[in-house]
Amino acid sequence: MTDAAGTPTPETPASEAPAPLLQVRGLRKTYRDRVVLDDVDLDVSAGDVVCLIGASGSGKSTLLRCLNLLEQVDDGTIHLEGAEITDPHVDARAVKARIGTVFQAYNLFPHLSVIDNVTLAPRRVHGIAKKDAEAQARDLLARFGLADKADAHPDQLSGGQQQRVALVRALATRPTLLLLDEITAALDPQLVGDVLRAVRELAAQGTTMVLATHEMDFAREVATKVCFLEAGRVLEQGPPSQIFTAPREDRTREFLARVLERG
Ligand SMILES: Nc1ncnc2c1ncn2[C@@H]1O[C@H](COP(=O)(O)OP(=O)(O)OP(=O)(O)O)[C@@H](O)[C@H]1O
Repeated sequence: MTDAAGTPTPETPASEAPAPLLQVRGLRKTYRDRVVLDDVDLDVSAGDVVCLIGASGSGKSTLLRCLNLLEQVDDGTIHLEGAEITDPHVDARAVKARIGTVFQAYNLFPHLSVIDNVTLAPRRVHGIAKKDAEAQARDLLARFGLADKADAHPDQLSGGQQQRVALVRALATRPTLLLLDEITAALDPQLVGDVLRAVRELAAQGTTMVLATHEMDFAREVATKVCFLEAGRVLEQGPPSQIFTAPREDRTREFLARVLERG
């Protein structure tokens, strides 16, 4: 098993069943009295790739935003590596430093070069020396086919390249968990493949990820678990073989038929 940056992590002894890396119980989130997440339970084990699927507005992004504490939950708990991160006394900054997030829009700092974008958090948040942070950043950039872009600025890159830089930036802090929110949604179709390839590589390396996606073929291919959300509830979750081939719920089947018909 490796962490998100590809560094080997100690194996759990076979006799001990590993606790889920992330455990969500009874999560509820409202916006001005409107319930957008209701009684959500989710377990994510180390090395899992959990794909959140569901119609627009079903709550996928909100769930990701609750997981990295960008949103305050109304009820329920989230545990990361056994510690409750929804505890009001938790050091939210320290928690966020262990969770890498990439959003739909690239969110790179436009005035900084690629290498400065990638090394900012390792240096500022984790106190890593500039030389070491840059060496690690260059390694990561090379892994994602961006070795020659270190000194470029975001506006000199294609959307797909920017999104791969955003992935590298999220990985540079060696997060325990990577959250990806529709990271190909804003890309031209011909650039989607490059970004999905990068995510596929991370999945193959055992990176633990929770990702919201409308790319069903991709979810079917990379997910260890698929979670179908409908109106803020997890209606069904299971391995892709269950969800895509033999869903238990009629509404999962109807959603997939609708999406796949649209192509
Ligand atoms: N900041 C906010 N204030 C009020 N309502 C919000 C806010 N953010 C999201 N919502 C509402 O919460 C619901 C869930 O939205 P969310 O963005 O989580 O859905 P989603 O499944 O990610 O949709 P999409 O696939 O379109 O990204 C929607 O009805 C949305 O309008």
